[in-house]
Amino acid sequence: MQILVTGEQMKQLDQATIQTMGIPSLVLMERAALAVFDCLRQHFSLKKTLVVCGSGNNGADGMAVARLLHLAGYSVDLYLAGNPASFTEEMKIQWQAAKNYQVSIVNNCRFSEYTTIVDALFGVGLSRELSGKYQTLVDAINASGVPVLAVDIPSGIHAGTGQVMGTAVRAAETVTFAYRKLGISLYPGTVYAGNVQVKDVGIYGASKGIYALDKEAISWLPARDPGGNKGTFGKVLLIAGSRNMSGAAYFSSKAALVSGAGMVRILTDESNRTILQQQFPEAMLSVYDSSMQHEKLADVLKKAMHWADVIAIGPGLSTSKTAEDLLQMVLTFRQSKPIVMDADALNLLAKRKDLQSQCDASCILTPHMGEMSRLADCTIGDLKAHPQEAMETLYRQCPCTLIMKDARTWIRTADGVYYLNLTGNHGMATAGSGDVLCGITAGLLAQGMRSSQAAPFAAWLHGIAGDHAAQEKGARSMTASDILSGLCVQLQMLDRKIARKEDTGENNYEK
Ligand SMILES: NC(=O)C1=CN([C@@H]2O[C@H](COP(=O)(O)OP(=O)(O)OC[C@H]3O[C@@H](n4cnc5c(N)ncnc54)[C@H](OP(=O)(O)O)[C@@H]3O)[C@@H](O)[C@H]2O)[C@@H](O)CC1
Ligand SMILES: Nc1ncnc2c1ncn2[C@@H]1O[C@H](COP(=O)(O)OP(=O)(O)O)[C@@H](O)[C@H]1O
Ligand SMILES: [K+]
Repeated sequence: MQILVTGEQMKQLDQATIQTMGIPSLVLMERAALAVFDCLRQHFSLKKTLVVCGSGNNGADGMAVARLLHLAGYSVDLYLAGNPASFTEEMKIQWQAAKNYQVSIVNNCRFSEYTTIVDALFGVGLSRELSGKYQTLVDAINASGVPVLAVDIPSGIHAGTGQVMGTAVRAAETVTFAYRKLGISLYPGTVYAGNVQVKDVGIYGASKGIYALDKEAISWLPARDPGGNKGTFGKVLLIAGSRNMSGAAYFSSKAALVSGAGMVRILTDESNRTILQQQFPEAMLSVYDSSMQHEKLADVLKKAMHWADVIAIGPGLSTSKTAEDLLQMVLTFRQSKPIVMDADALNLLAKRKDLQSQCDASCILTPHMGEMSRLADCTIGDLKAHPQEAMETLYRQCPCTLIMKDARTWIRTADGVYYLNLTGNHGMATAGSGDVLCGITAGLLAQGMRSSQAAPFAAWLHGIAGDHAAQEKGARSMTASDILSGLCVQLQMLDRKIARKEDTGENNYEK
């Protein structure tokens, strides 16, 4: 699985390779330039290329690219935007080499005259907002409409947070070195980066970081026992829905079954009985009404919990007194059964901090940013700026596995491993989408996955189901029902790929 690194981590890795391993900086740089050169030849029109360079090592990469293009016979101009007084040692060498080989250097240029622009202004060394001449330059590059290849990271994007530092280059393609930078995996940086290629330049050693959930997650899909029965594939209890809120119970429970759980029981308000029985006859039903005595409610809940292997609580549940009682009792009666807590269960958990310490590693919390801000007592702005700090804070209060949902969903396992999900699309910002994720997570747990794997895998699977829905219906119009249909198709495809791999012994899932 790919590791995502911040700018600081990347600089440490660069230095370790140069100083500890003894690989000269210029060797790494030449490999970086060759990777960019290859990408330019494959994907861009090289009739007339402009390479825009800053004075740090990102600019030095750019100079090397300009030299390689020139020596290969392409028409290339080099535009030095950085100040020579701030040249790095590598930059001084690259600048001299470019001059020795008589690469064309321009001081003034009309960007729209070029067929391709290479952005080598700033890389992971960007340390502050762009202003003045750099801001004007970046805005002019963007306004030119010329396709841009960004070297390592689009200039102006913060390598750790993905934020736009004043302004930033909008690239068609980004060739990034050694490891994918976190900033081009998060929004809005990911949009500015365009298509990202990660190229090996000889820098290794990232052992700690954030794992990007990508197609390698396929191998986590729980195997099916061909001789299995309903019991083998697990029983999920969904405590969901309230008066006038049957949809959340439907989406979450259906997603659990579609994900492969053997049986689903919904515990819900009496008023949802008829609609759920008609809409989703595959689910079993237990009901309560709000006037029920506490002992009777406890009795109904205990029976349902005894039956289940996994409990999910929260979608459409409301934050009524009955809902609060249910959550408290679930945490008391659970023994060691895994629990997924979503939506209103999270709102109740934010209010009842005393319940948080009853959670453990087998509990999975699935807050969206609003719910997370209530749980971790911070603003959504703080969450976006410092997501990992907020997740650490919450973990100290509530030692669970966490799925923090957003356009890029974060997962923190109880043993402190971080994942960032790269699947999904804006069409998933639609009512009921989170309920589907809750059901998928419970369905995977029911099939025997551990929380530390079920949480990242569920987020990834939910994203590919959403991507399928967007392909079928368009991101604008897709609904949670389309995500459920996408889930079905994607699981079928994953099972086929795995079966084919087992048949042929191949391990290339691309085929
Ligand atoms: N051997 C290696 O190490 C390898 C490194 N590689 C490459 O090096 C890149 C990192 O290089 P880097 O560390 O030199 O930083 P870089 O991104 O060029 O920027 C620093 C310069 O920008 C300036 N500056 C910053 N912000 C600014 C602002 N807002 N407005 C104006 N100026 C600003 C800053 O100025 P200062 O802050 O000092 O005033 C300094 O001059 C990396 O992304 C990859 O491409 C690869 O070749 C692989 C091998
Ligand atoms: N722009 C986006 N790109 C990718 N995924 C998204 C985007 N917006 C929302 N999502 C996903 O959609 C789901 C929405 O969940 P949630 O807000 O709980 O919805 P609901 O409460 O309506 O069910 C989350 O899994 C989230 O990660
Ligand atoms: K750049």
